[in-house]
Amino acid sequence: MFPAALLQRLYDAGFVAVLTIENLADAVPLAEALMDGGVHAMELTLRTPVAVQALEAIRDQVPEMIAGAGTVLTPDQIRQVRAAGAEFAVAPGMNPRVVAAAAEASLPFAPGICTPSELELAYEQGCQTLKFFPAEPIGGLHYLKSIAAPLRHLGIRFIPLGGIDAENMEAYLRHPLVHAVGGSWVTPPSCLAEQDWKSISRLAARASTIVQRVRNDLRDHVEANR
Ligand SMILES: O=C[C@H](O)COP(=O)(O)O
Ligand SMILES: CC(=O)C(=O)O
Repeated sequence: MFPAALLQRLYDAGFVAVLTIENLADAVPLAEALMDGGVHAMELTLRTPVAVQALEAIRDQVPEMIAGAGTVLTPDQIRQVRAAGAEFAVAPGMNPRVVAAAAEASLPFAPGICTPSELELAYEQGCQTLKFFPAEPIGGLHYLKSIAAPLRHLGIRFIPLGGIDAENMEAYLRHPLVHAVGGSWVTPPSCLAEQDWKSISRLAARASTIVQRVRNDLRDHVEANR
């Protein structure tokens, strides 16, 4: 379960940067570069040997970052990222054993879903915040609206990832099913290889400008209809 305060912080953040860190020394400057650009939520994927240490370093030295773990595939990894200070975790797929381990560890967990059966299974397991992955290849917002329609009355919220970029994120963010979006386009491997933190800050600023525009429009719309 995601606590209301964390959900609000993720909604305000609007964009979750996906980080895959090969070199531990990159963790803190990368998180700082994202923060400088206005991106203050991340999913650090467990796809490299230094991932858990990188998560710990960011929690320790960039505490304003909302630090989640991604690619969490096993109950053991749930316990590891919990111990490293993750505030939430996500996975590409829906594994009931991982969901149970997250509940046991009191770690907010959003499994990945991309079919109606996975959606039902996640709902049955008590998950209300779901990663929609891989969003674009499977059919995008149009497809999400279709599979979510029968469960719309249940208040499930989605965080789409997979093929989301500066061109298409705005349409997702404007849809009421979508709580936030995420993507790796703000952390290109070429920039990490060159430790080009300025370019990463520029990409992050692009993402955060889009989020601010959408959130401001939605706020104006609510106020105009009061
Ligand atoms: O969860 C992370 C995904 O790999 C993000 O997908 P992306 O690389 O298409 O943004
Ligand atoms: C792809 C994805 O959803 C993850 O690595 O968590």
